[in-house]
Amino acid sequence: MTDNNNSLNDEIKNKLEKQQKQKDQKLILVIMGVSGSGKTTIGKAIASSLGCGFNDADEFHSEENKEKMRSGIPLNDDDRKPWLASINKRMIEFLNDESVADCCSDHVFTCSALKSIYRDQLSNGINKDNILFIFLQGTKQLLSERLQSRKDHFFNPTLLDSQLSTLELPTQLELSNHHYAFIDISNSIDDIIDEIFNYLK
Ligand SMILES: Nc1ncnc2c1ncn2[C@@H]1O[C@H](COP(=O)(O)OP(=O)(O)O)[C@@H](O)[C@H]1O
Ligand SMILES: O=C(O)[C@H](O)[C@@H](O)[C@H](O)[C@H](O)COP(=O)(O)O
Repeated sequence: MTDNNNSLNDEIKNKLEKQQKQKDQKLILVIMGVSGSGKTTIGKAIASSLGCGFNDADEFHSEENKEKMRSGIPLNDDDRKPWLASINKRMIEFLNDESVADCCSDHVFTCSALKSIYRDQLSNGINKDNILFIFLQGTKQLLSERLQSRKDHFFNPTLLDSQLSTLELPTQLELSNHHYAFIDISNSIDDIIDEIFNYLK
């Protein structure tokens, strides 16, 4: 093989190694939990502090899904499948985006991710170390108070019971397959942000 070919191969090899290294250093933070747990509030604050990208799962809902929830009708697995697939697509776009500067090697997503199968759908095709699920947990009473206090949102607070009954805590198998942080939402927003940053250290 000529010297030119060797140097070209080395150049390609170095570029691919750099791309993979960049990809390995990227972290997707998924702020998860039932409606009213604080995903949007905390997610925006974390993204702002990290100076990174942010996508709220609500951006990916169809109008039909939003209308169902506005009417107090719970979503089902079929309703959520295309929603979760579109979020997963955006996640993979972020991981493959070489233009993302080193300073923005993180990206925050919110998504209720209520069931184990939803978390698998979200993380489909993504390396375990490139994603951290931050699970916002609170009592039914506190969640209800938060939903009642929230204005200008399509989500009907009467759906809280269906959210809680659909919610599946991570199993031992899941805890070995994905990275999780568990956050008590009764703390202040600032304290929750500090706690999440402690996980990221
Ligand atoms: N830690 C917190 N302390 C007090 N209020 C909070 C906290 N987190 C969220 N909230 C409030 O609770 C309501 C629900 O928060 P939101 O971010 O919309 O939740 P989600 O996106 O999970 O549905 C909002 O009115 C928000 O301002
Ligand atoms: O059924 C679900 O999986 C969730 O309800 C999810 O669809 C989300 O929670 C709603 O879009 C409301 O958005 P918030 O979670 O921001 O209230």
